[in-house]
Amino acid sequence: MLNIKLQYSWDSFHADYRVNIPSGVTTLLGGSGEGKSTLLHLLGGFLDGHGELDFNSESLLRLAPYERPISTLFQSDNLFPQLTVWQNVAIGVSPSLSLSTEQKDKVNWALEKTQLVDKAGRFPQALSGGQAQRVAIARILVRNKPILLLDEPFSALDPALREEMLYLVKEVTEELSLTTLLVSHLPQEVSLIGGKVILIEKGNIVAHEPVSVLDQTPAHSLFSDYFGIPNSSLMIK
Ligand SMILES: Nc1ncnc2c1ncn2[C@@H]1O[C@H](COP(=O)(O)OP(=O)(O)OP(=O)(O)O)[C@@H](O)[C@H]1O
Repeated sequence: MLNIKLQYSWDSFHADYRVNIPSGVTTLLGGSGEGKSTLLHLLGGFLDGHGELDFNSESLLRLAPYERPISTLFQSDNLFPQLTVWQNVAIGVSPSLSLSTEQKDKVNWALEKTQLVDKAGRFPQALSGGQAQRVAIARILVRNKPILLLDEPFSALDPALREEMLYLVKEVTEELSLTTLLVSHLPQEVSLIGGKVILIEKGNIVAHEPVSVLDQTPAHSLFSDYFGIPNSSLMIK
């Protein structure tokens, strides 16, 4: 369980996030500028918040980003162009790229999981957008951290690839019992990935519900206001 009671201020933006997040996927919804990325940056330790942040009863607040049990995949994540796919994943285990046999097995396992075995020797410039994102996910898998933060990492991909990536995130979250937080804007994506959904407004968590809430009729008023689809079911069947 990830227990969050975090306050943060930035000019006129005052956030106060309070929520307990179980393992599984939780999607963060909210309009532009409402504070989704700020929450992920606070969790990752890239911004300094006040309050409490515990994961399975261990406080994370005073840990540096690299000490936290967290992997992140943000919009701007890039691969190292001078390293092969295999090396781009291996660097997640050891920055010096000197790996034990066990660590090499782990890299190979992650490449299998992300269906990149045949691309292991390629350089990033020879990959499609979807393949490059799979490399970034493989690197996250070898890091072996129990919390995964994804800030719209697939927004540049076409709908079919985005769906493929979401299935992969769902699958690895279930298999490895991760606590995954994903920022998204699309109700279809939320329903596809399942789990729970959080609505953020003005730096506050105003709703925290199972994804099925989007399918209820009449629609949940806060979510229907957010999606701009009043008095109807939010799911696109
Ligand atoms: N570098 C910055 N300096 C000052 N204020 C900032 C900065 N970055 C973000 N903010 C403010 O913090 C608030 C929350 O921003 P945040 O990026 O968390 O929103 P978001 O919900 O992720 O939005 P989006 O969906 O557009 O990415 C906004 O009011 C924004 O203007």
